[in-house]
Amino acid sequence: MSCIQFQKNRPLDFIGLGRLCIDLNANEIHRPMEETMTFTKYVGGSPANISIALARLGMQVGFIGRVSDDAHGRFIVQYLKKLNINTDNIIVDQSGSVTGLAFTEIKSPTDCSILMYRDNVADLKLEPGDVSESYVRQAKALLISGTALAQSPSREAVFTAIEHAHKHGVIVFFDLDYRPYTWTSREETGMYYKQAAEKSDVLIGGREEFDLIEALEGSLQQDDAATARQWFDHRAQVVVVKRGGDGSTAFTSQGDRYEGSVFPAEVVKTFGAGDSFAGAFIYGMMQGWSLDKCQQFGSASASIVVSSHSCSDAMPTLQQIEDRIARYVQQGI
Ligand SMILES: Nc1ncnc2c1ncn2[C@@H]1O[C@H](COP(=O)(O)OP(=O)(O)O)[C@@H](O)[C@H]1O
Ligand SMILES: O=C(O)C[C@@H](O)[C@H](O)C(=O)COP(=O)(O)O
Repeated sequence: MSCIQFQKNRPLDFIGLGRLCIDLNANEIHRPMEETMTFTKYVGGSPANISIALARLGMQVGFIGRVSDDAHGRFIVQYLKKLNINTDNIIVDQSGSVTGLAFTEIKSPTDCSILMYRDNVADLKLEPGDVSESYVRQAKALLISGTALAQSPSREAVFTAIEHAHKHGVIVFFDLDYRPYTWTSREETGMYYKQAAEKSDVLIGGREEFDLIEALEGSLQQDDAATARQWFDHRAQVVVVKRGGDGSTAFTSQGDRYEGSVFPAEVVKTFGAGDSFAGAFIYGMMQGWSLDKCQQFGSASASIVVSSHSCSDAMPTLQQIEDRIARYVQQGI
């Protein structure tokens, strides 16, 4: 059984908070951005992708965020509504902000990069007063995404949401989600990551993301178990360290350690792995599964998404993930 107990009988299973953006994924793959002429538009932004993953898996999902007052903002809200995601706490920003755009370059299955346009973005305009306590208390779990900590007032809005979550027994997931272009320095990132990590029940991040905090304290441990223990001294009950194509390790505050392997994939692009993994992993935890089963479910979901052109649109259903696992178990592929 999962070591985390979620509240029962809440109308929402899960609330994502933060970035609602647009991904423009290159249609002409295996070439640099300079030579890419056309793109396909998808809803994007890591917490949006994770929320969409959970909605596809049949969870009742809501979102707290700000969108731009234009066609892009409306496109995002319409897309979420079609997936039955509750948009009651999504605010239309009136300050003239814009939607963040992520242009993706797919040079090869291993060489992908993202060119972000994020000046004056609506998502970072989220204010503490936007975060409705009565909305947060309707959920079993809340996802904080690290990028929302990059600037005020979004930063303060995150801590307000965490406070409401603690008050009402809502489990806080923190996906470190480090995007350098949104921050002024690594030190600033480490400082705010530390504060959020200390207040979170489940931490999900890559080795280099945890390093940001440890570097700040002058104690680069480079040791996943030591990293996890550091957070168990605070509030965390589960810490997951992701390692791309090398899988992941999940730790519990009771001392358990699980190694997660990777499903073979015909990789189109590498981005989307982390969000699909997180969405399916969180789903598993909310079903009360053991962490190794959650990791397997997350990895299967990631193998589907890295084999697809998009992130959000490609988030798989329960049946697709179960079929993917069955194929691997039966045929080894
Ligand atoms: N090339 C790949 N093929 C198959 N699965 C992958 C691949 N890369 C990542 N994954 C899966 O996705 C998970 C998260 O990937 P990772 O790259 O660490 O996240 P992020 O995208 O946030 O950096 C991994 O633990 C693994 O299960
Ligand atoms: O998060 C963003 O703003 C961009 C995402 O929509 C993009 O698809 C991506 O980078 C996915 O992140 P990952 O799952 O951590 O690779």
